[in-house]
Amino acid sequence: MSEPIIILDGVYFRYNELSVLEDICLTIRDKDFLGIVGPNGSGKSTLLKLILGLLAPQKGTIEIFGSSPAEARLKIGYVPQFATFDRNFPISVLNTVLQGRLGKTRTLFGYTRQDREAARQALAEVEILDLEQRPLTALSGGQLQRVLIARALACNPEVLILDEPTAHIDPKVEEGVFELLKRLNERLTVIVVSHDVGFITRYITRVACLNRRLVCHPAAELTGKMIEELYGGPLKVVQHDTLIHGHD
Ligand SMILES: Nc1ncnc2c1ncn2[C@@H]1O[C@H](COP(=O)(O)OP(=O)(O)OP(=O)(O)O)[C@@H](O)[C@H]1O
Repeated sequence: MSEPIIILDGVYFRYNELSVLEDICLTIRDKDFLGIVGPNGSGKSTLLKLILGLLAPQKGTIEIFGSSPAEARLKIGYVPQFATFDRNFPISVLNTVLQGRLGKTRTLFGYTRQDREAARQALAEVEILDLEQRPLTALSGGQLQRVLIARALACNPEVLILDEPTAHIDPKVEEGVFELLKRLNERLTVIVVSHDVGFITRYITRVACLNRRLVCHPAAELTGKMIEELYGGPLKVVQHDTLIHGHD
């Protein structure tokens, strides 16, 4: 079994009176491909913010590569929710990806040649180097998603975290993004957050089901009944090419 790199132990988080996460224990190992699923408002984004060091738990500990989340920040590449990204901003693909170098470089003096090389390498890895001079406004949804992944890769992270990576793209393009993530998973740990359990079980190895508390399952063992319990009602899920109606 590979080495644990992210360890959450007894983590509790509340926004004022609202308890969002309770007693979260989660160990993520090197080269895991983990899905975090749960209904709207179940605390998925909050859990990500804790791992990224943007929020601190009221109780419990979070250790990333043996350090605090803030200290380990540059080892994590983060791809935000598509909807929160302003795609009308007049900027080229390459300059967007260069933003991923911000923590690494002295931007006061501009980007270095090394920054540009890292950005172009990231674009090549997501197979859109030919689009480097395009304005963001002239991209399809799938291409924009690849730009955001390249921006996260530009700081040479060891972990890639994606928040709802396929929420606003069509199923065919979605499949391409997951094939890309599967390839990246050969060298990186990948964590994907989604409220859509259906498609990700074909790619991920382990699923963390979140609904204030968290329960982990190997992806292959996730059943319709478990999902129904998680979501509090019957739900259609496509799992390993099978349509399951509530119970399996
Ligand atoms: N800054 C905040 N202040 C107060 N409450 C918040 C704040 N951010 C989130 N919440 C609440 O915390 C709960 C969990 O929110 P969170 O965004 O973590 O859920 P989620 O699982 O990511 O949801 P979604 O699938 O809709 O993105 C929700 O009830 C939400 O309204």
